[in-house]
This record gives sequence, C-alpha cells and structure tokens, in this order.
Amino acid sequence: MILTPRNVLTSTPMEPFATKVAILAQKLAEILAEKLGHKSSFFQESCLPSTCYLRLNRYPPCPIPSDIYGLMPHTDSDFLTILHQDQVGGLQLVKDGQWIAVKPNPEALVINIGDLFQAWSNDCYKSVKHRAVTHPTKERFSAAYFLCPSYETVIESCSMPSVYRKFSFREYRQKVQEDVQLHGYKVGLSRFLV
Ligand SMILES: O=C(O)CCC(=O)C(=O)O
Ligand SMILES: [Fe+2]
Repeated sequence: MILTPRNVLTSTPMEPFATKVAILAQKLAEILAEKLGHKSSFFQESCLPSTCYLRLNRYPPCPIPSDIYGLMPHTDSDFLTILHQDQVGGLQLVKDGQWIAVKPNPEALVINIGDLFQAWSNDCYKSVKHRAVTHPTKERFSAAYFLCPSYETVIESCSMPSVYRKFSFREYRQKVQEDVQLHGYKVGLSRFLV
C-alpha cells in the first residue's frame, strides 16, 4: 500500500508516524550534508510532501522462505529511507560482501542511504543493498518512508571531480524502469558514471 501525504493525513492511524518521520528525514539529510561541509536548503526545496511517500509492506508467511523473497535485493532510488519493522525480522543488508540480518527492534528506526544521496555526496555515502526475506510461519509488517525529490530535480555531486554526471530524478526513474523491463533488474547509479 502506498500512502501519499494527502491520504495519510486525512484518515489513517499512520498520520503521526508519517508526520514525524518526514521531519526526521529532512533533519537527517541536512546533518549528513553538513558533515560534508554543505549547509544546504536543497533537500527542503526539492523534497516536498507531495514527492515523498510512505510504503506499508506486508509479508505473508511463506512455507519455502529460502526460495521466495519478500522483497528482492535492491537499493532505494531516493535520498534516504526511514524504515520501521516489527519484531519478526527479515531485513538483510550487504556488509563487506556478505548478507547480514538486521536485528529486528520495533523501538528503533533503520536509516538507509539511497542512490540519490550516493550521487549527491559523490560516493561519500553509499546506498546500501538490502532485501527482505520471508518467515515460514509468521506474517511481517514494515513501514518505509522515502525521501524523494520532484522529478524535475537535478542531482549534481556536491564535490568535484564528480563520479556521476548530473541527472534529473525523472531521468533516473526512467532508466531504472527501462533496465527492469529490458533485463529484469535495476542497474542503478552505474548507468550515470562520468
Ligand atoms: O521490509 C523491509 O524490511 C524492507 C523494505 C524495503 O526495503 C523497501 O520498502 O524498499
Ligand atoms: Fe528498500
């Protein structure tokens, strides 16, 4: 289920969560930019309530979890993602070339760097490859908030020489879709190497 700020804010119990994570996402983006020496209003100007969204994931139990992913390995095509997961567990990420499980903690939020922050930071921050595996007997829920810019936003490295050529978010989404249709998987940032 995809919740945009419009439908989130009118009717669901997700409203307080959405409102809080939206503020948190902006703060985190600013802090991460500042760490690189950039005091920037870029994220506030380009990531608007209408361009960010919340995705509610439900993973039904699966009797053959080793054969079927809840969510295929991927990187997120945004600046950053704030993820809340329940106590079941299933999120895994690649660290030093190995898949590792993220210990589930419903009291904590997981922050994932997305492709756009990697490009903007000129590879200082890396978007993390992750996946969700299923559980043989338990249903699992997670909620992910994606800090995304408008399609017109141009992503340009904050330092030189730039690893990636500049591109609009629209161009990025189109390339991802094209690759998925053509090859069955997302290629991602390497398509935009200089
Ligand atoms: O459910 C999870 O743990 C991961 C969700 C996720 O990666 C996504 O929605 O992009
Ligand atoms: Fe993801």
